[in-house]
Amino acid sequence: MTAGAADRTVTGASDSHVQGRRLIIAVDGPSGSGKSSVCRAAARRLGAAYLDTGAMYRAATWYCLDRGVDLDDEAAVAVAVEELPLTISTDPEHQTVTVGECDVTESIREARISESVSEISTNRAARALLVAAQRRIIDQAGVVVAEGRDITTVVAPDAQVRVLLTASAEVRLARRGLQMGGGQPAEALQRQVLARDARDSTAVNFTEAADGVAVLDSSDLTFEETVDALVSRVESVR
Ligand SMILES: Nc1ncnc2c1ncn2[C@@H]1O[C@H](COP(=O)(O)OP(=O)(O)OP(=O)(O)O)[C@@H](O)[C@H]1O
Ligand SMILES: Nc1ccn([C@H]2C[C@H](O)[C@@H](COP(=O)(O)O)O2)c(=O)n1
Repeated sequence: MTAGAADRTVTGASDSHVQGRRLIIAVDGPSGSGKSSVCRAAARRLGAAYLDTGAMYRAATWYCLDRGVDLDDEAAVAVAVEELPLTISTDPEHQTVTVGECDVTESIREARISESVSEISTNRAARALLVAAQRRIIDQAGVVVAEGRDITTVVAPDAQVRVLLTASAEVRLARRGLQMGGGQPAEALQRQVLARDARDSTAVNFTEAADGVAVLDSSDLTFEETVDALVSRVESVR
């Protein structure tokens, strides 16, 4: 992503920046642990911006596939990510992701993207570009909840709140199944959740908490209890 592209990377940041406050809430965790849904809800409650960094990896994947880039060609992928014309909103009420003129908010969630995204996330040059873009967005945002796999460790290791959100594999598979409407073959769910985690883990560690990162295990918590636990951590440092 070029410097020019960085300027159009973000839209719809919350009013937190206007208030002149800076607070970064960094959340990592495996697939299906609840990062997106819990962080979006927490951002709403806190009046904060919300950054879904996984959506950026997904948009990069969509762009490479759209342009017919061979995902095994590391250099070609890096070139494509460098020129990626990405715009992502940080408004927790309205998540939109566009690539050029194309609204990809829905299409980046398709199974074909989930099954290819690790090819981008394990490409070092692509990661470096996306991490730099994420830092720029976080810098502009004021109060922001940013979630992904390496926010607590690489993107914003100096965040005031750093949380590893986890849940057992069994619970994560069940949640993802429910989220997708139920009835999916167990093998398809495992491919989307556990196999993807295994591939992504070769690039970054999101299964163990780094020093100073608090573990929030949501296996036995309801959704609201999990949001409450995250918001309480934020309130304790505000
Ligand atoms: N504590 C919880 N109790 C019950 N359901 C939950 C809880 N936390 C999240 N969920 C539900 O689990 C599903 C998966 O959550 P979500 O999509 O936020 O996970 P994720 O970690 O962002 O996954 P991925 O990294 O694959 O995008 C959603 O339907 C969400 O509402
Ligand atoms: N900080 C991040 C965020 C995401 N990824 C990768 C890993 C996932 O397979 C993919 C999509 O993320 P999701 O939408 O499932 O949260 O992006 C990463 O490597 N680092």
